[in-house]
Amino acid sequence: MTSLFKTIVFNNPRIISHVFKRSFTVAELKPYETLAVSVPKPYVYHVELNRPKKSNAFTRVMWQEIGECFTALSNTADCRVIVLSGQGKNFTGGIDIQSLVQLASEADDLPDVARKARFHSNFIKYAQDTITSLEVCVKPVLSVVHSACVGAGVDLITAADMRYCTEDAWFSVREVDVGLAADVGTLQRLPKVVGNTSIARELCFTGRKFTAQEAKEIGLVSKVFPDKDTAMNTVMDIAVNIASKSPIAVQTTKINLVYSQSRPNQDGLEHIRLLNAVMNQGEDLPKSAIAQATKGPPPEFDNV
Ligand SMILES: CC/C=C\C=C\CC(=O)SCCNC(=O)CCNC(=O)[C@H](O)C(C)(C)COP(=O)(O)OP(=O)(O)OC[C@H]1O[C@@H](n2cnc3c(N)ncnc32)[C@H](O)[C@@H]1OP(=O)(O)O
Repeated sequence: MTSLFKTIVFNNPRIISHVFKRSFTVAELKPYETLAVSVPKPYVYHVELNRPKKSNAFTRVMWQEIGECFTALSNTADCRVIVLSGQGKNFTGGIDIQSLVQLASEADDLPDVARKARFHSNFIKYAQDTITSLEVCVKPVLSVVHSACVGAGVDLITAADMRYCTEDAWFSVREVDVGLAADVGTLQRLPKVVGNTSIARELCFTGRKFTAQEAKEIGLVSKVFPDKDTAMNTVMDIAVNIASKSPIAVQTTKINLVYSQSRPNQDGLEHIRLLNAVMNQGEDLPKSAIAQATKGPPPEFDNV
């Protein structure tokens, strides 16, 4: 700690408490240009991709806003679950082609290959962090896909905790068809999500369109619904159910699932042992256990 920081903190304990307990309310979330955020049920936030006239294609602003939104919601105490969907005809058409062309031309204006490479690297990292913000967000993210889910859309949903879709949904790891190796998460997450590297590689090498039914068969989505209204209603019910549980238990579960997904079991076990050595001392465990044992009403939990 620098001496100035020490002086401020020790003389103003409220400042440190403000810094570390920082949380947002819905009113504090900034209005987004490319997202619509609402709270349809207590503790359940709904984030909608909101460029319906352009099939929710990802512009630079959208990359920025998705990252900001999920980071803010991770720290919004009354947000316990997030439902992600898209407005308009399609879930998303992937990266905005015009913005891709614009990026390429900005890189071309740079004087040499090293600077062009740094420019590309910075943007890829930025986009990767945007997608990863869903995984880093400690609140479960339930995604609902309808109609087209292309390119960056697959990156996005594979970073979500759960995936559902409508019968008319279709998917494509389209990157190869636009001359790219997918670079913001699909290659890392899709094989783990579907647990079958052969089918994951086929989808990534061919870019072929696959249906809702195939997505269900390979385990990309949990359930296929006849239409968007039915999908949204059912997924909202699942979200409300999750939101009724101890937020400490749910969020610690997500943190440990994410930590464990690419590590040996022993590391994941060690991680949850250390986490629960602390978390089990909280009030949620006795509250939940007593309610279960006495068949009492579901307990109310403090936000976190
Ligand atoms: C660092 C890099 C990070 C990430 C990289 C990700 C790579 C990718 O995402 S690769 C995938 C790129 N996307 C595509 O190739 C999809 C192109 N679009 C389509 O195939 C279709 O538009 C569709 C998404 C299947 C939707 O078809 P349809 O339902 O028939 O609607 P349209 O009339 O075609 O579209 C409506 C409207 O949206 C515009 N649009 C759709 N997708 C994009 C897009 N990706 N970029 C820009 N604009 C898009 C489309 O042009 C229409 O606009 P109009 O103004 O009405 O013409």
